Amino acid sequence: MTETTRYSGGGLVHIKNPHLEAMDEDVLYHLDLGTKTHDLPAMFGDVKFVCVGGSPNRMRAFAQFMHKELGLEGDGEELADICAGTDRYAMYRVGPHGMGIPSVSIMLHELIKLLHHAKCRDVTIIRIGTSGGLGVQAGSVVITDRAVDARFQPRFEQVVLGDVVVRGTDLDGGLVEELLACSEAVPDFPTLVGHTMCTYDFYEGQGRLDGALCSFSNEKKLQYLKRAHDAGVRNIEMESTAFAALCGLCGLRAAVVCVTLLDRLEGDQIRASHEVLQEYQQRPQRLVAAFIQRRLGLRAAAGNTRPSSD
Ligand SMILES: O=P(O)(O)O[C@H]1O[C@H](CO)[C@@H](O)[C@H]1O
Ligand SMILES: O=c1cc[nH]c(=O)[nH]1
Repeated sequence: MTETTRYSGGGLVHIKNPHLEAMDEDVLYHLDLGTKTHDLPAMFGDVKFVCVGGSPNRMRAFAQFMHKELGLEGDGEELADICAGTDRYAMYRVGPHGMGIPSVSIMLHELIKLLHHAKCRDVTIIRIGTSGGLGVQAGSVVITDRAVDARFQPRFEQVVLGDVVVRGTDLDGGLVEELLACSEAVPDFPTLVGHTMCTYDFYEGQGRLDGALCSFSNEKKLQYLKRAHDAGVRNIEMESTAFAALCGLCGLRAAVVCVTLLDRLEGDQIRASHEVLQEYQQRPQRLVAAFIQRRLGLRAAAGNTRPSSD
């Protein structure tokens, strides 16, 4: 049976683990935070938006960009890493999640418990990342309407106690529409809605011919990518199914917004210059900044500025 998304009453984060209640302390090991050592409601109780992405530098740049876009005091240079006691993740009220499902999954377990312990309500969580495009111009931003696995199914499979547990990967449809509406505020790049394929690997798992191992021909690769495109896939990355499943089951409204670094129907290697890639990486950040500003009533439909590069 597939477990699917359920938004809980009162907008609270919904923890589905009966063992947690019996624990007198919860140590969020990878975040270097805990319920006895930190006053989590005081530190995080007012959080409404959580943005996560792959690299610490990119997320620090995004935190500084948001600081400016929200008109907060100071220049944002002094923003401290809340998780400075560990080098696994970093957090500036936005944070990196590393690469791939195992990394994002560990981070989300602890982040979701953190939001629960902090008694946060009505939280929206957005993954802002990079991806390989499928039949779309490089630099396009894809808002995911459905996260699918490498067989194009909207499911996240995990082996739990030796059995395969299947979880649904529904994302919030209203959030997709809201984000798309915000794309008018950042008109200098294409933004589209499509399915996102999540794989366990960057190379063979995404049909690349340029890994250390390759077990298929160019023809087979293109047949697979074309089948994915026919199934509605417009980009490929490595976290979205786990992200959608965990957030959805815990009652968080979640979205995935990724820029495409290349068109995989045209090649495997990412050859754009450092400057071009830096600018591409800022595109999802600019769209999400426009969304948060609009949600907070800080902007109508005007364009925003650019985050500094990482
Ligand atoms: O740019 P980020 O968010 O890291 O996401 C993408 O980039 C990494 C691969 O280069 C994978 O984590 C993939 O999902
Ligand atoms: O092709 C790509 C580019 C970025 N991230 C991915 O997972 N795949």
